[in-house]
Amino acid sequence: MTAQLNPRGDVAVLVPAAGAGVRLGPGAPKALRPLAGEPLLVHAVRRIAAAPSVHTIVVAAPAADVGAVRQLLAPVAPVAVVAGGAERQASVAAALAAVPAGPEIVLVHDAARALTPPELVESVAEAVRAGHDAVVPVLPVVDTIKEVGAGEVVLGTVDRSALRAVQTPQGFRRSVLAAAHEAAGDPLTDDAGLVEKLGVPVVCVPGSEYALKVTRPFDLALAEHLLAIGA
Ligand SMILES: Nc1ccn([C@@H]2O[C@H](COP(=O)(O)OP(=O)(O)OP(=O)(O)O)[C@@H](O)[C@H]2O)c(=O)n1
Ligand SMILES: C[C@](O)(CO)[C@H](O)COP(=O)(O)O
Repeated sequence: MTAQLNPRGDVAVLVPAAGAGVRLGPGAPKALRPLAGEPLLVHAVRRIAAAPSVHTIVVAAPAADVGAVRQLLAPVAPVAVVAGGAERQASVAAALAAVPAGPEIVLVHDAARALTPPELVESVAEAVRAGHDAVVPVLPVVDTIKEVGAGEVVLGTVDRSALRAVQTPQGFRRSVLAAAHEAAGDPLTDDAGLVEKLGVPVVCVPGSEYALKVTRPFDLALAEHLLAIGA
């Protein structure tokens, strides 16, 4: 049985946390690496659990660490922990299969976005509640974007006015996310991409700078600094 946070909540949050963290460099699986003395996953789950609409959290952990992650998170929040897969998409599918009856809104949120404010969880959930089947938080692209070819030679400058950098949590009507995963083929990098393939509109809402994804060592240093100044 999956433990509940707020039995009146209507949101389940899936937390893919089974990635290796190759771009961060050698070490433990990324979600278990420390940020100011606590694993990234602990920071992420604590913030999700602080969002009042959240009924259930399901974490997809590295298969070898499922027991350890259960122990790690027990004092943080009531969560279910399942074994993740070789690709993010498989980890999300495993977590989705463990969501109990009840929540009709499902958010998918990277453990690696450890400092995401609970307010962003709520605003994505609210947009789904308002009638959108699929919602992604986004930031504008702030750099000039070049398309390059062989030898890293610039082919041209891309019009960035219609480009957005997409974050998580991504929010879905539960039936839509389930249908997208059932229809899924080759792995994509996010869940909204699967929903796009169904032809279902995906709507953007404002993201947050604090929802940065810890991907490379610089991101970890930046997250440490943000925590030190009160994030
Ligand atoms: N097989 C996988 C791969 C990724 N993830 C999770 O998906 C989120 C976003 O993935 P990313 O930041 O790309 O993490 P990694 O795959 O660990 O990073 P890398 O590509 O550098 O190894 C992370 O919370 C990660 O743990 C997962 O649950 N299962
Ligand atoms: C889901 C995601 O975080 C949205 O930006 C991103 O697509 C994960 O992709 P990555 O290539 O595994 O970092």
